[in-house]
Amino acid sequence: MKSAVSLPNPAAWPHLLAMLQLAKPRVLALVLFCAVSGMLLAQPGWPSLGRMLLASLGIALMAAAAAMLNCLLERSLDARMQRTACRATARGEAGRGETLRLALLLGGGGMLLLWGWVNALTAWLTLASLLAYALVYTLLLKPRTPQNIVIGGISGAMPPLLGWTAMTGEISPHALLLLLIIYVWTPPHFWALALYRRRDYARAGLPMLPLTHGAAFTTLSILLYTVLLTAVSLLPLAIDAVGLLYLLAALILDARFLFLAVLLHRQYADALARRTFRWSIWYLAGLFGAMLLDHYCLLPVT
Ligand code: HEM
Ligand SMILES: CC(C)=CCC/C(C)=C/CC/C(C)=C/COP(=O)(O)OP(=O)(O)O
Repeated sequence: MKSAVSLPNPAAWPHLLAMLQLAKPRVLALVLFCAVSGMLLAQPGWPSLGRMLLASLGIALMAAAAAMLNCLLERSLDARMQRTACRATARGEAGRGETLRLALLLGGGGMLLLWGWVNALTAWLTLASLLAYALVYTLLLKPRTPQNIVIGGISGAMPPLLGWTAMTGEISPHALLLLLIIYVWTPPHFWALALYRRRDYARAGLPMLPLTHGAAFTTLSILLYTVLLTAVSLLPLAIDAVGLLYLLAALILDARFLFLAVLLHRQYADALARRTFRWSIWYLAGLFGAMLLDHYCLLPVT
């Protein structure tokens, strides 16, 4: 007897997996963690679990759609870069129509979820982030200016604000501070990678800072943004939003980031740039993790 529920043909699984990779799942995981942090920090105590799940799913679907559109629009550039040449869009395994349909399905589903079950403000802000990343950054900024990520970074910095508005329906200064932290974090995060991947970017003809202004200027820019990030990461203390636990974590995380940025500027090496990039990811996860711990067991700084 034939089963009522048929599983997808196992032969199609590798293709399905390749399509899911276009959503950049590891970036998505951190984006989602920052969005959920925004949800948890938005009020004292625990928010409604159902609302959190719906909001997380909506934001994740739209962020996945944005990443797929980015892969679709950049397929020929991706094909020229070692790091991205294996993407299904770059290899020609994922057709244009198929990728576009999947992105529209995920993005549309996410928008519907946020609009119908969360709130209109979050739906519009998430749509704005999607368009800012998939169209403004990818098509206009990335191929034109080495400041592409400084301007385009605003879309990547949105997740905690989206989480916050999903729970409260309004934009607060505290949520904007979370956005500011990610915004200032983005240049050292990306330029560290752009340094050790500069040959890739040269092959693709993209005007990334290490190519247009050289390694010394880029490492100096990383250092200056890391100093700024240190100051911005301590601002939540100034508004009494966090306590001792966060202060300790931020000091340790900032100290290592600064240490790596100084080393990188003094004596450039690809391996060190890679370590700085890796640390940027631990840094952001650690900072938001500490904010959460602090939120649920606040130790005041006296
Ligand atoms: C405009 C802003 C951003 C740019 C240009 C950027 C660029 C990149 C690039 C090119 C990579 C690929 C590294 C690789 O393939 O090894 C990467 C990795 C990563 N990014 Fe970003 N990023 C941005 C914002 C963000 C944001 C906002 C988050 C999270 C909140 C994030 C989290 C990550 C993570 C977790 C990885 C590691 C992925 C892996 O291990 O495969 N990035 N980023
Ligand atoms: C809807 C919503 C919340 C959107 C979030 C947008 C977001 C997380 C943007 C981050 C930007 C990002 C991962 C850029 C990767 O750079 P790239 O695209 O230049 O990297 P690549 O060379 O690997 O394609």
